[in-house]
Amino acid sequence: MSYTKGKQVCIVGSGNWGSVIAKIVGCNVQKLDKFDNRVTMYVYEEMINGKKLTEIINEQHENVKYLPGHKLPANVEAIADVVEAAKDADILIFVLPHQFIKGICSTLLGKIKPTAIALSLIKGFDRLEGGGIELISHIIHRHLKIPCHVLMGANLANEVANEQFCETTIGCRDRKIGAMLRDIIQTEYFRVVVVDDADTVEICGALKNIVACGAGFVDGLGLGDNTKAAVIRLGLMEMIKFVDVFYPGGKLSTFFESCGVADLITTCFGGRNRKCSEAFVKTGKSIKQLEDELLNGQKLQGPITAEEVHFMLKSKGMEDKFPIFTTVHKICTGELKPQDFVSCIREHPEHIYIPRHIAFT
Ligand SMILES: NC(=O)C1=CN([C@@H]2O[C@H](COP(=O)(O)OP(=O)(O)OC[C@H]3O[C@@H](n4cnc5c(N)ncnc54)[C@H](O)[C@@H]3O)[C@@H](O)[C@H]2O)C=CC1
Ligand SMILES: O=C(CO)COP(=O)(O)O
Repeated sequence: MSYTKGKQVCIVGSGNWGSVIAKIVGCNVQKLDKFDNRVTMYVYEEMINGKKLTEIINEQHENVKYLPGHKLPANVEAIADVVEAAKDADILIFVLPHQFIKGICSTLLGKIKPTAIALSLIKGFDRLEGGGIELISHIIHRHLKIPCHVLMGANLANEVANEQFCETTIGCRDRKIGAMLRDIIQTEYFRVVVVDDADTVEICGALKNIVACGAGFVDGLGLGDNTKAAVIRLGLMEMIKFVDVFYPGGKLSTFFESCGVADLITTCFGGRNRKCSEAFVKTGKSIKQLEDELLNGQKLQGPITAEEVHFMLKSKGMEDKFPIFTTVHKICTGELKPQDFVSCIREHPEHIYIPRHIAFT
């Protein structure tokens, strides 16, 4: 294999989506002179039938646990030490379940190139002391002191792995960097739109996972597509309101990109959060138990995101302004019953008040 001296890319994460992105980036860098052919991929090490997952990936070029049946390009190198994987990278693509990001950032602090840039594909938030939440891209920026852009979209990993057409959204305020990131990511079947409203892009990606839990609850209750459409619409209204209230300056048009309404729809029909939430209603098992039983090591982001959002809404006395977000959290924790979700959408403030004019453009 020939190695050039272009920019080096490291994928920080190797789950279901991380492995698909490694496949895409590994193929793209081989076609573009400005990138180094070698792509490193940080793999949280585990044993599969007595063999290290990193060894399996490097020998068979397949992540047999998180993306079975799909070959990764041979220039993607699995590395169990995140510092070793990231130390020479110019572009760090973060794609881990969001609960692990802080630990990874503290391990990487001071160990990466100061000139590196980051792209976060992570959907979720983190709690801030004092009752707020923080965006994952802001955590990466604050901890590692490098700029962090985002990519979110209607991108169920297995469909992208099968090369079924879809779109995605990159949120990046720097035009040149946005174009470079698009070059690394875009393929014939995976089309990228770059927008500058990065925070809204990221917030859409995080919040739609909460709504998808609601969609799963109504599926579990045996309600139909009309009910699910109501959950999607009311969930979208809460997402828009959330940005308007807590991140003013966001653009309404961003909700019409792939990261907004499109991701909301696909996740409410085909995602893991929907699937486990349906099973939660039908089996009465806990969310944690269902995650372990149904996802083979993959992680749910919706219930923890609901908890993070609830933590903030409660501290601000605003739980009743976002009833879907609040009720999903209370159902996941057993405080309310799944049947209560129907009252939540029936009594939703969108039905009671004339919707106010949305002030952002
Ligand atoms: N899977 C999908 O269809 C999509 C996922 N995303 C987002 O991408 C992010 C990553 O998702 P996936 O790649 O699907 O991950 P996943 O859900 O497959 O999670 C499993 C990954 O977490 C790793 N892991 C487990 N314990 C860990 C620890 N203590 N420290 C570090 N890593 C650990 C596992 O080794 C594995 O790589 C999430 O925020 C998700 O919402 C975004 C778009 C699509
Ligand atoms: O984010 C996703 C699709 O864009 C995946 O959603 P789930 O985590 O619910 O599978």
